[in-house]
Amino acid sequence: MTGGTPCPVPVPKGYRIGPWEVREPLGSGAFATVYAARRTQAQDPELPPVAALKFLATGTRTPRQLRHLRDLAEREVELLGRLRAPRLIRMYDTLTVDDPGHPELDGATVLVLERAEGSLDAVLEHSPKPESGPALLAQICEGMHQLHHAGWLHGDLKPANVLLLKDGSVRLADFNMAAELEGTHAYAPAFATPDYTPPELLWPEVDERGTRIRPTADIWAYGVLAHVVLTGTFPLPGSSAEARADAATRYARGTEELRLSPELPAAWREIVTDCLSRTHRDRIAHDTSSLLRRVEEAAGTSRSARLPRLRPRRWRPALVAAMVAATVLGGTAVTYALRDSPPAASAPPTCKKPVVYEDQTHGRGYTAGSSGTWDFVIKRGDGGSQVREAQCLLRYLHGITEVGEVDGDFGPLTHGAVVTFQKRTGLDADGVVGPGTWSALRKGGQL
Ligand SMILES: Nc1ncnc2c1ncn2[C@@H]1O[C@H](COP(=O)(O)OP(=O)(O)OP(=O)(O)O)[C@@H](O)[C@H]1O
Repeated sequence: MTGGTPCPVPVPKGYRIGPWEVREPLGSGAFATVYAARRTQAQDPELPPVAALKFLATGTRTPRQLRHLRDLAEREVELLGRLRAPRLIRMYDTLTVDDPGHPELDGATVLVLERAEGSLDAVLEHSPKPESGPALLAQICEGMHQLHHAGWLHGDLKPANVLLLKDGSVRLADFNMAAELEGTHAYAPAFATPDYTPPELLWPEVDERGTRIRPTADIWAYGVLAHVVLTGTFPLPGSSAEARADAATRYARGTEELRLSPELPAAWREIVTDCLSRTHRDRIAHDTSSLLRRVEEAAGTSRSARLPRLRPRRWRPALVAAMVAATVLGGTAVTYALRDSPPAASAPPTCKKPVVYEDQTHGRGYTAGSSGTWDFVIKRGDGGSQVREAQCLLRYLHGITEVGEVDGDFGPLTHGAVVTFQKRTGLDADGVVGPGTWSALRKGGQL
């Protein structure tokens, strides 16, 4: 997203496409305009009542520009069509406008996306060093890990492409520059945002397949983003993006040192320094699995993360006997409820003390405070807060100590513990935690 960009795709309010009616614009980037939309037909329970419609520009352009736009759109559609992960914005559908009466829209591709409330960019505009910065950074790192783990690169990680849902949780978005890894590298279009581009890609060699990029490009961008979020400043000196790009080049050549802001908290200094290592080779040691562990430790999110609330929370009518605390966990706003509401239990849940909560779709269940998912599939090799949630529930709610340490890594011990749990509860013992296993883990026959 480019702030202040004129709207590339004007769509009138009330315009209908598929089951959707277009409402107000939510934002524009260089290639698309995103509108709020509400569902007009009740019959499809798979679709949410509100969504964000991203209209990708067509318009009057040269064939070369159109080819480029098509490539950008295809990248986003391909990635979102194939990947579903908790920290990536969800795509419900893609539509094509078939409306010769509106030639400016006819043929446009429309992505039906999970609706967010705003971007990190907007948060930083109002509050350059948000209190929730560390918790947000942990979720951004988790999103990057989920992408890399699935074999993709984001290619344009920056605050404008980090969206926040109503509950304040993070979703990575805007996958126009995303690329699937082919071995150690991928090809991305020759576009990026200079302030977040690693020095080796500032003047890249571009061939007919695009720019060769590696996962370490996202790691660099993450280092810049962390510095920006935690200190309100860029890590390299300069009053313009051009000056900072020059400084990055001098730094890469070894003629300038990295001088991180003294405001950068000690716990983050080493992380940011590693992400901003001079060369791709120096950065390669810091993959997202190790980074995620360090970031979560620095952010203290192994317990519970407080994220910014973008809108006042609206309480639903009392579904349970007592509401004692509200917080945001792993991407889902949950209402904690204890049947007897003892005052001592009004704190958020901990791994060792899961509490009962109410999920709008699934009803009541236990949470250990790391993630509110009921349907995300995790398996051996995965990492992050969903894994930690499953480990906590296995160990402390179901007493399966063979799971070992609650470390957020889905290794052989976690796999074994899941299989034990699945056998015990009569589920398919495949070691994969999907919707059925989550439901059994959360309900555990103990509610
Ligand atoms: N799912 C969503 N929910 C709410 N708002 C959104 C959503 N997706 C995008 N937006 C808003 O629309 C803006 C433009 O979207 P996006 O960045 O995806 O467009 P783009 O043209 O691909 O951007 P860029 O110029 O960075 O390539 C975002 O910055 C954000 O403010």
